[in-house]
Amino acid sequence: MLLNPRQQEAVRAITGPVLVLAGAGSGKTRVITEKIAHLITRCGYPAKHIAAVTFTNKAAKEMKERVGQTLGREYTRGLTVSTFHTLGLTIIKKEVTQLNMKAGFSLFDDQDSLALLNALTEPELDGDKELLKRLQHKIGQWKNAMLLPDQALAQAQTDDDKLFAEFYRRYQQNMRACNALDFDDLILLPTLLLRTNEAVRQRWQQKFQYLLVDEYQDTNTSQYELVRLLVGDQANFTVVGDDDQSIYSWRGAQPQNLALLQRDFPQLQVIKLEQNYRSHGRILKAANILIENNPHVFEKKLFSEMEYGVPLRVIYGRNEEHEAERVVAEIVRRRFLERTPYSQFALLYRGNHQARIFEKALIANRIPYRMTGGQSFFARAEIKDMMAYLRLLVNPTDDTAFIRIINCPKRGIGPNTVERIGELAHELHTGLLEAANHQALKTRLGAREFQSVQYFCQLIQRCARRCDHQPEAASALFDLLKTIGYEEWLYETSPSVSAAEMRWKNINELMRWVSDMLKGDAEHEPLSLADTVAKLCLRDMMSRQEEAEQGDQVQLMTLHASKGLEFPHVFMVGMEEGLLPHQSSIDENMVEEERRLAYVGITRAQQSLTFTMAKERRQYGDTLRPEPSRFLFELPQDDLEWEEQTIATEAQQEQTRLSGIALLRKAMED
Ligand SMILES: Nc1ncnc2c1ncn2[C@@H]1O[C@H](COP(=O)(O)OP(=O)(O)OP(=O)(O)O)[C@@H](O)[C@H]1O
Ligand SMILES: [Mg+2]
Repeated sequence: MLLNPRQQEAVRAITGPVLVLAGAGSGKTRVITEKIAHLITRCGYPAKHIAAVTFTNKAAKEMKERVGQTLGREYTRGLTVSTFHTLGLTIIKKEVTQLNMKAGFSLFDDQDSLALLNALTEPELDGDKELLKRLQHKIGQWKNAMLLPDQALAQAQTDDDKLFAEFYRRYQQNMRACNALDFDDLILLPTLLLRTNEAVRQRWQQKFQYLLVDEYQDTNTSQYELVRLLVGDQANFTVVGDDDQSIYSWRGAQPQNLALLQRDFPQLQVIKLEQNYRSHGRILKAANILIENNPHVFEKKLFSEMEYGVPLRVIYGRNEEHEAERVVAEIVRRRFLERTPYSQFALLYRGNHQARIFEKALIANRIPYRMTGGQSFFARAEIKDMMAYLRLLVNPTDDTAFIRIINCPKRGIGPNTVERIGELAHELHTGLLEAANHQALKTRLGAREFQSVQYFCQLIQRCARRCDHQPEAASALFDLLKTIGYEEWLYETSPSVSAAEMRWKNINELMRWVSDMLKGDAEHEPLSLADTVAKLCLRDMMSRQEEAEQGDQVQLMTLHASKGLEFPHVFMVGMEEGLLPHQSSIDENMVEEERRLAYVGITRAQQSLTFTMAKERRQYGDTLRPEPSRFLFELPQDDLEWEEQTIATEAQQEQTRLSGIALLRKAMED
């Protein structure tokens, strides 16, 4: 595959800042991978001085593989291809002392930080979930905008804002005390450090002499700042993006960052790509016409030399179950009549909660599928338990982890005991584990409780000591698992034997990862337990989306997660007012972002695109009769085939119901 002249121009522009601004499927990501290869082979950049930043772990992995295939692995050794957050973590780990942190810090996920906020806002918020979520979101916004608690307080207008800023201050203080970081800290901390510390800044500018960023439209203020600080005055970097695909403003992404670039780097070279290599003509046309309904800062054109293709379709189900059945029936039909592999189909939806019903229909028909996102491995209770043990082992001040496992498996330590420990910790200004281990506790607890607590502390300390000695770490962990009787406990507390087996299998999978990372292999250095845990926590936060091998499986994911990917056949399901656009966006007048989301979905499709909806949908016990999404009416109607909504068609639909399809499949298989 040859690059077109514009793409070549973008690849060859290696001095100064370059922005590639272009619509979906125009080969922006392609430019990034080709450019990395070009920098290494033609321009003499050692791979270790190049960093490429992408949006998901999956994209990072694919990018590294692609470059590796083009050049051979020996050339890409040391190349940094990662997400913004992983890059942040890398910097933090190297600069722990500069940041006044202790090694072995914990990474808090959303649940951990919510639990901490809950504790810190008693009695004011009184455990109000809604308010706590709002507070958490607000703190995230402040961090993404690089505002520290004092600045947040200074800017606060209303009393509510002031109260939230005060909670933010308490939260940061406590995170510090626990030696813990949250997701947003992974960007905020390195950015602040680079900004204030010249030596550190120079070190990292020296390390990353060329920087590339994919999906640039979704960077927020602190990420942009990180880019600016890393590239320095040399400003040798390439960013690629599409303002029409900006779908993360709720996380502080600023499409204006595209315009800011021009202001901050007057010498910026802007290259536009206009040929789409992904989608059939009709799909591209539909996408272009839809997005014209949004205001535009940048003019972009896109053409395709691919065939015009089949019309886009809109199909209905009587209700949500029927919608799912129809989608599955369609997939089975095409699998067996046209021999289309399952892996060529993708089901895209607005929210993860929509997936369950499709999963059910797929399982009922024994169709293999793969879900990206959704309930992640790391969200499972047993994995959270085990991770809490690991976290406490490497970071004795991780109080959230302590609280999770002090009585798990049950060892007769109740909330009262924990409260006593908490009081002592408060008096002594220590973490909970240290307080639990303090002799002063003896007079405050009953003899039995005191003994249980002592036993727990000794268990953790003994294991932590053994883990310090690298070669012994893995077996120390296995011993710990045995001593606490976790497996037996799973069998006692799970609703069924098969559930317990499943949970125990998950624990074993986690333990296998841990011991593999501790050991290292030909490509990866052995890691310390602290580094292993940090890595796992980060993977946790980014969700374990992408680990398993790709098989012949139908792909299920949210529209957000589909960014950057492409599939021959796409179903956009739940195309209804209230779902897409989402009700909250309709209420808040944020429909433009939803339209961009629809644009992202449509432009994933290469050959066929089907929209589906339910005529009736149950929601919180009510039955709704949703309207078709407004976006369907904005598409070019000549290219859209609406299924007739007559009784006769419903009868026809019945014929293609799954029973018939199952017979058909059987006939084909025989
Ligand atoms: N010059 C080219 N010739 C042929 N195919 C190309 C060319 N450039 C890119 N492609 C192919 O077009 C498809 C889209 O490319 P790519 O994913 O890089 O687009 P993109 O602009 O990053 O899209 P998105 O905005 O959705 O992230 C890929 O299958 C890619 O291999
Ligand atoms: Mg891309």
